[in-house]
This record gives sequence, structure tokens and C-alpha cells, in this order.
Amino acid sequence: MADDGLLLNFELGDAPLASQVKFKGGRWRDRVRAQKTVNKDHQVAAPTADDEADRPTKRPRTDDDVPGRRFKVPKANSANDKPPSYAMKTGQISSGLFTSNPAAVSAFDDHRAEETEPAQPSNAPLTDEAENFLALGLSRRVAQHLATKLDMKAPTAIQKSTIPLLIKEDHDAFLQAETGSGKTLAYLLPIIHRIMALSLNEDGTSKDIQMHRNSGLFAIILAPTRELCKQIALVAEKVLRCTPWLVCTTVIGGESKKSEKARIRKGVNILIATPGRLTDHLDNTKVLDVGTVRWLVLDEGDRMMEMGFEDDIRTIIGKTREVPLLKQNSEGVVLDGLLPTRRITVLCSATMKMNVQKLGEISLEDAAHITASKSELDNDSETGNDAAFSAPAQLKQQCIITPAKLRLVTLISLLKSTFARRGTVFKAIIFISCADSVDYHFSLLKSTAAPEIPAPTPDTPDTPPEKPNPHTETTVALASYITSPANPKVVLHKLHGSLAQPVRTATLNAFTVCKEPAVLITTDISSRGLDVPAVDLVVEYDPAFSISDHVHRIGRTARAGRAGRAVLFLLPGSEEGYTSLLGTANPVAPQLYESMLQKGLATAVNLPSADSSAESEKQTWSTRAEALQLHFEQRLLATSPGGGSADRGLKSKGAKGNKGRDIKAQDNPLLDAARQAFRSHIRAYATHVRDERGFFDITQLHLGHMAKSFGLREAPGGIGGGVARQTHTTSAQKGVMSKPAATSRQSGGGKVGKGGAGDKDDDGLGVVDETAARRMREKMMGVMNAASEFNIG
Ligand SMILES: Nc1ncnc2c1ncn2[C@@H]1O[C@H](COP(=O)(O)OP(=O)(O)OP(=O)(O)O)[C@@H](O)[C@H]1O
Repeated sequence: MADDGLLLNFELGDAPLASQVKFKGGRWRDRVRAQKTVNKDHQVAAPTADDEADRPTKRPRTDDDVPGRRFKVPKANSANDKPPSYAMKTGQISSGLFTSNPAAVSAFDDHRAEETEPAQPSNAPLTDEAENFLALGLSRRVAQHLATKLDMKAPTAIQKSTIPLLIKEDHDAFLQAETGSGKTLAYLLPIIHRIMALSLNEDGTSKDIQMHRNSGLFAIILAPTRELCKQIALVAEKVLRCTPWLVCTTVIGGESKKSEKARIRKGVNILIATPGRLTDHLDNTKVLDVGTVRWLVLDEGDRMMEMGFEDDIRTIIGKTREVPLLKQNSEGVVLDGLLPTRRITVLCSATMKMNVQKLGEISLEDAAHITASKSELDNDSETGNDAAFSAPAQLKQQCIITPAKLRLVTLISLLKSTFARRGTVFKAIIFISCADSVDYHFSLLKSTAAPEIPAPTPDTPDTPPEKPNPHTETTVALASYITSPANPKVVLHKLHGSLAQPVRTATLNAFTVCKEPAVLITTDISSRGLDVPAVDLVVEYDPAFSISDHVHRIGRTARAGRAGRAVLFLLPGSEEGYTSLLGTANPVAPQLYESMLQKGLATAVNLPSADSSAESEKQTWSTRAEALQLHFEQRLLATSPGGGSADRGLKSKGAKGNKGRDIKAQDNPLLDAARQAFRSHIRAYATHVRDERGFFDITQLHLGHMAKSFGLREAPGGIGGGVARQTHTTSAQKGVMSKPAATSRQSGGGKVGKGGAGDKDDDGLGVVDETAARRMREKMMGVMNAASEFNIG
């Protein structure tokens, strides 16, 4: 077994451990574990000639050192000499950060990546003076309201194409335009305009008929997530302020059905819903009358299909169509003429997937296909390249090729350089593959300083006790080793589908309205449709499960013509080939992690220990990276209860009692979280869509190296699907496994470099076999398709 630069700082003594030691008694698992430990130690104690030749140097590192060469942590020479902060203090073994990393296979030009100028915005409002909402056929009242209250004077390209059509003609429509191009208003404005026309003359004066919330339900809008529903409702409410007698509301999972029923009973004209909850209401809420419904909008249609809502959507379409269309409402107001004479379905998506076509077949009849007209986009859509079709042209995309072991420190460097200057980035979103990993990284990146204690409220009997804010646990300060004097306070948020709905809503709201620089760590729950102002940076720390998810994730920035930057983390090797899918309209510039580390760690890292800052001043970027990594690893080794929650706890008790490697999870919740996050991450990795598995090939994943990016010194077992059992593969099997690495990569369009991830088995947990990967995929897809991440009701 290769030692992969394992560094030891405890004395083994001269006597080699006897390899023939046999363990008897106890459970067989314990015997096997003990035997393994002896064998491992024996190998360390009796190095081979090759090991001797490869012995690390003792000099401290400088910037000239080539990362990847081994080095040894200097030992303290005397009692007064303090070891450097990155020295092992706990008798633990740690694999070197810069050793045995697979080389990237691409050619890089970091300068080109930095210098590429973003293109002209492709999703901005049109600039021609003649372009305005009035000219599209909207009423003066709505156009003025948009211009004066919402600061929207000119339409975007998709609005220009859609609004006149939906006002004048009773066509079904399929709206396809890139992220952030204003699709929501493209379908909402004509609907609101036509409902308003029932009670307003063309000149804006009132008719005799006064419409109100009980005049009928005219439109249903379906969206895949609760957050998106709430957001659409917010946009609709803003527009409806110019016509306050009309009402919209939401019915979504996770909220009280009783209060939803009550709102429906009071009357609603536009209903925004998740498919599952609406089906429930259609079955059980008698007051929900769909006889007057003229529009059914399916927003983010492909996502709803992906999430397994096909049956619900079929039911909703069936139930709305089977009820005869009423020409008059219950008050005798004639609807036909001003409202469409048939039921209209509008389907929206930024990407064009096969499942959208299927949804189109289910829901659309004789539909107009409306796109933002750009010849380049048309070409891309002809070639079936979803990603190129939809990424806004002004969005600057980068990808960082980072070996697994260096992922965490590279992420910190990216954040550190991002917040180094005031005003460079206001808000950033980090996408992570699964909820467990979001929870863990949130704990790791949050400040360990004592939270501010709120001033005590006067104890008067009249004052009601203050309700605890639901997002106090999900909105905290970012760690001081990331912030800078220019941005001393950065607010950190987390969001995923396993949080309770009030927490989700409050957290998203806190991130949206946050006036400080802010970071949101999240899963794909935030990838669709969310429109948070001032998001300047999107980081895909874990690549998306499909190229269209990637498009939606990066589309959270560069919205409505604004600038934006997206950074994608890829592993060296087959993952590099993924850049070929990312489109030609705004090519992705690959960068090597070194430049990011050099940039982010150019200045001292302010780790929590008292002497760390002064020490860090003297260090180079690579030693700072190692110090950071060690800081994370030591936090996981601390045995104090709640060791991960406060560095004060770590400082006083952290180093005690860690003689062995077997620290129990209950001793340190952060360690438990790290292990759980790692397992969930590996399982999630197996769920990349079939077409992209050539790039994200789980059989090539090096579990030991990946564990390091979670601050773990070895990969925990219990991943499921047989992965852990790969420690016992025979050498013949290993040989077989490393060869298909090449073929599977080639089939995925990527190239294989020597020393690619998975070519070593240093931690005893290397590559994963395909059967196990398949089983994991099946399991995970089952779990994910059940939409648990999105908690849709
Ligand atoms: N005509 C306009 N002028 C200025 N801003 C606009 C205009 N239309 C929409 N916007 C703004 O553009 C942003 C994006 O709009 P919207 O969320 O509808 O985009 P989208 O196309 O649905 O994006 P996604 O595909 O990501 O869901 C919003 O902040 C919205 O307020």
C-alpha cells in the first residue's frame, strides 16, 4: 500500500512491531481492525528502500516548493521551541495536502481566464426608446405602475415576444428563454391585463362591473418548489397593487391546509401552487371551483417532470379540463371575449429537455413556441446544447481544476479573495450536492466566536415574550479566517429541503434582504427560478447533477442584464471533459487551483488560536493552506462535547485524549456531521445523469482524498451500496478497475492523465466498483425522485 506521504510525529521506537501478532477473542470485526492496525504500523516502522529514497525533506517550505513534493513538518528542537501551528499535536496521522495529487489533463492559461471580457448582456431590458410596455398592448395603468413603482420601463426580449401574443390570441404557448430574462412577468402581465379588462375600460376608467376576489378563479400557476411559488406570488402581488380588488394566493406543501382552505373560501383570482398540494385541494377542497379557470401556467416544467410530478400534472390538467368552461361567473359577468374562450396552457423553461417535450405533449395544443430571438441561441438549440442556449452572455464562467484533497482550502481561498475588497461581491451562493454536506460546511465556515448576546428585555408583565426568530440557526456570521478588514462582517446562511418550512422561508428572506455581504450555502433547492437581487457570485463546489441544473444554478447571478460570475469546481481527470458541455457562447475558462490558493492565501489567515495570526504572517500560501487544513482536521479531532461548535472549546480541551484515531462521533458532533456529509456526498455523486457519468464516474473517485476535503483523515465506512467493502478488492480486481478508467473517460469525451484520481489506494479506500456505484445510483435516484429535498406537499 502506498503511504501517500503520510506524516507521523509520534515516536515509534526502534523495535519493529511483529507482523505475526494474532488477535484472539472478542468480536471478529474488532480482531480484524486490530490486525489491520498492527499491519499498517508494521509497514510504517519498517520502510522499504523506496520509502527511504522518498523521505521528506526537513526544510520548511517556501513558495518555490513544488506542491506535490513531500515535506515533513518540522519538529520542535527544544522545550522553548513551539511547533508551527500546522504541526501535528495529537499523535494523529495525516496525508500531505500537496502530495500524490492527480495531475490535470487540460492545458491552462490562467491569464486568459482572468482577462476574458464578459459579453454584452443578453437578458437585459431592451434599450430602444420605442420599447415600452404600452406599445405591447398593456393598459396605461399597468404600464405606468411598472415604470413608476417597479422601475421597469422597457420589456425584455421574451416579454416583447410573449405579451402581445397572450393578450390578443388564445393560443397555448411554450416560453423558452435564458435564466433571469423576465419570464415570470412575460406570462403574468397579459393574464393580469385581461382580468383587469373585465372591470376597466381601455382608457383606464371603471366599468359598471366591479370585480373582486370572489369573482372567480381565473389562473392557476404551478411551480416545483415552495420558494418559487412564494416568489411568483410576491411578483404578482406587486403588479396587483395597481388593481387592489384582485387577489392571488399560494397553496404549497408545509403550510396549514386549513388556512389554505380558508383563503380559497374567501376568494382568489390567481392561485399559485405546488403540484402535489393542488392535487390534494382538488380532491378535498369543495370550495375550489375551477369552472372559470382560463390559464394554467407550468413554470419550470422540466423540473416538475424530473421531480416526479407527472401524475399530479396529468390529474390537474384532467380535472381542470373535465369541468365545463363557464362563460359567465356566479355574478353573471360575461367572461368570454375579454378572457380567452378556451383554456390556455403556458409552459415555461430556460432549458429544453426531453421531459419538457413530453410535458408539452401532455399539456399543450397547437402551441406557439416563443423564444428570445438570437441566432446564436437558435444554433445551440438545434445542436441540442441546453447549456449554451440558456446561459446569459454577460455571465463570466470559470472552472477551477482542484484535486480532491485541496477542495476545501481552495474554496476558502476563493471566498477569502472574494471578500478581500469592499464592494467586490455583495452576495454569493455556494451549491453543494446534498443537505448533510450543506449542514456540515455551514458548521465549518461559521464563526466560532461567541454569538452576540441580545440585550435583556425589560421584564414587564405587559410585554409578550419575544418569539424566537426561526432562522437564528441558519443565519450566522462567517468565520474570521475568511472575512477581511474591508469586509469584517459577512453573513452566512444555509438552506436545504430538510429544514422546516418556516425556517426555509425566514432564511431565504434574510438572505434576500441582507444589507451586509452575505453567503448562502445551499442544495439545488435554490437552483430554480429564485430571484435574489445582487447575487454577484455563484460557486458550484459540487458540480450539478445535470447540465440543465448547472444552467439554472449559474442563472442565479447575471439576471436582467446585470453582471455576474460563476465558478465551478472540477476534479482533475475525467471531470475536466465536462467543460466541453458548457457551451460556446461564453466559454468556460479552466484555471488551476494554485493560482486561486496564491491569490486567496496571499495574506495571513486569521485562525482562532491566539498566536496564529502572527505566525501566519510569516508563512507562504502553501503553508497557510496546510495550516488551514490542519485547523479543520483538528476541529474534528477535538473530543469536547460540541467540539465543532466553538473553537474556545477546542482550544481548552481539543488536544486532550486523542491518542488513537478512533474518536467516537458522540464525542464530537462536528466529526459525526463530517462523516455523514461525506457519505451523503459520495452517494449523491452516483446520481449524475447517465449522459454525464463519463465525466462524473464514481468508479474514479478517490474516497481517501475526497475524505480529506471534509477534514477527515480517512474515509468513513457505511456509505452503502458496497462501497466500503472495496477495501478488500484483490489486486487483480484493482488492475481491472484502473483500466476501465480510461475507457469510461474516453467514452465520456474526457482524456485520462497518468495519476488520475483513483489510481492509488493509499488510505485503503480508493476507487469504487461499478456494481456498487450502480446500486447507489438506483438507491439515490429513488430517494431524490421522491422529492424529499424539495419537501413538496
Ligand atoms: N422589463 C424588466 N425590466 C427590468 N427588470 C426586469 C424586467 N422584467 C423582469 N425583470 C427582473 O428580472 C429578474 C428576473 O426575472 P424572472 O425571475 O422573471 O426571470 P426568469 O426568466 O423567470 O428566470 P429563471 O429562468 O431563472 O426563473 C427579476 O428581478 C425581475 O424583477
